Amino acid sequence: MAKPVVGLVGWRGMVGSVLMQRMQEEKDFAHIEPVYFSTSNAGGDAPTFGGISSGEKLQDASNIDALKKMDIILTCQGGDYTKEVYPKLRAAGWNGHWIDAASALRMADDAVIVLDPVNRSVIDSALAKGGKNWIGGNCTVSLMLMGLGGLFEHKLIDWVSSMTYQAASGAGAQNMRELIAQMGTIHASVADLLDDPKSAILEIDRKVAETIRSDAFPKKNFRNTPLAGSLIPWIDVPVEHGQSKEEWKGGAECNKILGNPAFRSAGSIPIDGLCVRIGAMRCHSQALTIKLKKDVPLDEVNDILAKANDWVKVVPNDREISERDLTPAAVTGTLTVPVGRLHKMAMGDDYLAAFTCGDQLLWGAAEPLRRMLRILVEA
Ligand SMILES: NC(=O)C1=CN([C@@H]2O[C@H](COP(=O)(O)OP(=O)(O)OC[C@H]3O[C@@H](n4cnc5c(N)ncnc54)[C@H](OP(=O)(O)O)[C@@H]3O)[C@@H](O)[C@H]2O)C=CC1
Ligand SMILES: N[C@@H](CC(=O)OP(=O)(O)O)C(=O)O
Repeated sequence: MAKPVVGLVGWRGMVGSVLMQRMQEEKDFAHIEPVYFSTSNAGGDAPTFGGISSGEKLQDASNIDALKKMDIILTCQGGDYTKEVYPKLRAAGWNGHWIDAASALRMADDAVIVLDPVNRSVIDSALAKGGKNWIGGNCTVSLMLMGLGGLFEHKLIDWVSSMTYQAASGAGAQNMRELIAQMGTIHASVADLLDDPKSAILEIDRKVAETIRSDAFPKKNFRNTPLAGSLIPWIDVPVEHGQSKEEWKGGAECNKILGNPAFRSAGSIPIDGLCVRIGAMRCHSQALTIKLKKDVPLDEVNDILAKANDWVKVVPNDREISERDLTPAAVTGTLTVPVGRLHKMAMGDDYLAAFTCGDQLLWGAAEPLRRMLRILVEA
């Protein structure tokens, strides 16, 4: 059988680069004929990933005739690209599969938000009905579902409140760079005092605060708000009900992924909380309050969580193990999604506390897309 021709758009961006890395690791290129597109360098040399050269120059990512030749298009180029190109492509009669990292099409009726370890049945049912649009979920949402998947699968959750600690990478590559620049600027402002063990800590603190608040502090990518040595209690634009859009996605996307009725309608699961940017590089963490439908014993909770997929790892509620395994520093660059701090809360035995952490460029972005491509290739 001929290999499907797969148009890759956005392959050199941050999400795209992680995707290419994972596709090489999993030998996905052996199953496809890749064609590389560019919005900025059509005619330039195409890359060689997985030892496989497309033998062609980079194609123009806005050329509908070139895109129409693809069986599958996988894009990590961003929402503006999707909004510009996708409607024209469908209007031109293209009937291929569209796999997308951007949020633009997520809530469309004919799109599935893909996270196959959690919603393979939703994907299979859409495939059987001729579905063609497969969109990666919001990173925070996908990571929460990878961690808590078992409890959702067993229909044990009444509602969830998620308080997030989101990494700089979620805001983009420039923001990661700016976070490091901020850290360096802070250090430089007190380096001489730090070198002197007798210097006064309150003097160091005063200088750090002055540096963070100064106009010269590098913060333009974070809307002029310092992140290092601080945090930002707002992610994305305001929407209704006092929520930010990132917070709204928690409820709206989770319910859609699970195949539930729409968020805030009867039969959906209320999921809400506050989304906060912190100075981690690429791991999003979440502190969760989970209202269970009944008092499920903790050992049963652990068992259900651990069995849900191959990547979740239940971390015992122990100080040393949590400090070692349940942090962005431990998880970054890996597909493991630890979930820990599990204990019943003072509010009652049907209230469960949990903390989870995951790499927002892997399960939060690239991995569900890579796996969807593989599902299509193997269908
Ligand atoms: N960042 C994140 O955490 C997540 C992002 N997403 C979605 O993925 C999409 C892409 O995000 P992201 O990967 O962060 O975007 P990037 O800005 O890293 O890359 C997007 C595109 O920018 C162009 N580009 C311009 N300059 C450069 C450069 N110096 N290095 C690399 N690429 C460059 C490339 O297009 P070209 O080669 O055509 O010039 C590239 O494909 C967005 O829709 C986002 O919503 C989804 C989940 C998480
Ligand atoms: N908004 C997320 C990153 C992201 O790209 O989300 P989405 O794929 O829903 O646009 C964050 O800031 O951490």
